[in-house]
Amino acid sequence: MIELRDVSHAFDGRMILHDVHLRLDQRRIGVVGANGSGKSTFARLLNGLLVPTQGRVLVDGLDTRTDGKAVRRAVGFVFQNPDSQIVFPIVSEDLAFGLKPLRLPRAELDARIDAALRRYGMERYRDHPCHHLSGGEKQLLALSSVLIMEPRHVILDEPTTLLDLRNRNRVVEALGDLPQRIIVVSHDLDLFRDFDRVIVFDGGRIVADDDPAPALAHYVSLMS
Ligand SMILES: Nc1ncnc2c1ncn2[C@@H]1O[C@H](COP(=O)(O)OP(=O)(O)OP(=O)(O)O)[C@@H](O)[C@H]1O
Repeated sequence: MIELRDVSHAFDGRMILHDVHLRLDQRRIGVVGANGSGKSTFARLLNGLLVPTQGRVLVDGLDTRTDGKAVRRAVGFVFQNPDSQIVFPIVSEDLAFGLKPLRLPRAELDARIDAALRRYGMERYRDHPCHHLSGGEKQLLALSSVLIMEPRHVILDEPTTLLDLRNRNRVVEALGDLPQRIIVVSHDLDLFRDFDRVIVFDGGRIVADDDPAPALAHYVSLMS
């Protein structure tokens, strides 16, 4: 479970998030809100990429301020642009990167890479240059590179924004199959239809936190 206790966050003295107090214990949680309403800041607080100016963020009891390393192992983060996440030139090398600290025997490393590639039908790309992949395949590779580390929670910040409809649907399908807790920030409201909970931000505050239908209706009324 991820818990935020009286969390506020400021950049350069400007308050961006105000008094967020939440327990995130559903499996699929969506986050929506206007541009600049604080969604990415909220997402980055959840895995310790940012530490709150005030309050505490706890991941399975670990404080992001004091247990950053363990928190980042527990919470994977998939960025909007896979190019900013893919760090190695070859697909298999990129998948292996996050596993390095585990010092796995070669056979187990290969087995994990193979399983990660099989998950999204990308076996044939094992030795391909990452930059030959399509946008959707890159997003699936970025997701796979996070999942291969077996995090308990996965945060995705606008995972479908850069994708065409076919690739968007592949990523949405992939998300539907994940056993982990996923927290997804998106402007793609359709993505949240079957989610367990949707949180709506406005001006750095939570203004709705409900089942998808009422929460999204609230968001739509805010925007009209
Ligand atoms: N590192 C930073 N330094 C200073 N200000 C920042 C920083 N990151 C975000 N901000 C500011 O915080 C506010 C909220 O940004 P954030 O990225 O969290 O919004 P968002 O809801 O994710 O927006 P979008 O939908 O446009 O991605 C914005 O005004 C932004 O300019």
